[in-house]
Amino acid sequence: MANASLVIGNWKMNGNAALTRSMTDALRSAQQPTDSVKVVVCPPFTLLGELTRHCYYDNIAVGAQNVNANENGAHTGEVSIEMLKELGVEYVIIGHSERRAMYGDSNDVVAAKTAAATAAGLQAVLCVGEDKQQRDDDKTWHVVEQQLQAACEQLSAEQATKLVVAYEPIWAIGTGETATPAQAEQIHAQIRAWLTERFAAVGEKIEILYGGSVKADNAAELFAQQHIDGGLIGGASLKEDQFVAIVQAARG
Ligand SMILES: O=C[C@H](O)COP(=O)(O)O
Repeated sequence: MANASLVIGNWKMNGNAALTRSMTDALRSAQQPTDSVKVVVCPPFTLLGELTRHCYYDNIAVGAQNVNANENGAHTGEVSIEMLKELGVEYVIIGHSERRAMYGDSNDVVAAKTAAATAAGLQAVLCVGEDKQQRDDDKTWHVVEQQLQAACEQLSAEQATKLVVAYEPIWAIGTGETATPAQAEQIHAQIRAWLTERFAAVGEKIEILYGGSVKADNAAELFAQQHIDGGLIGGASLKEDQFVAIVQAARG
């Protein structure tokens, strides 16, 4: 039985205005009156305004895929927290492995973004996870713990109430190779213990999502794990039927 409470779609650099409409229509028609699952859609920056207009009256939240930690100023090409909030954005993905690998989001940068976003009241979806070599070398927990440590070092317990953690093994992202439910659950349990140790009662309640080739046909098994509170979905969040089916799997 699934106990998932949060499903986030990360469109990455995909999608268009038509998809904001068809996706919100599909999610709306599948919504239930007392829904226990929160759904968040994270399109590219250019579609945030369009998407918030479509889901204004729904229980669908809008998230961004990145943010700059600075308030304003000479940061060509960047977007600030207040700019996102003005659009009605509630969530922001921080430290996705693609940004860590390709756009200089080091542990320090991720820490600054996480601190600024949570202080400003945005829900920060902090991504952590190991690559294939690190897993083969048995360094998975070492890598994840270092990422958690760096990102959470400056956070107060109050800021931690705005934190979501997404465990995304890099070798499972976009590859079709999902971590087995047991592999994912093992790391999620370790993350839960770490968060509880760091933030006590607040840490216990932080939602921990799994990401990496989650599809309609494997979501239920993953979401049934005790410490998997939902998913961060890439490719399957671009297809209305797949994404709706994943949300339904989260409901159990
Ligand atoms: O943010 C989402 C993750 O990178 C997972 O992507 P994926 O579902 O296409 O493997």
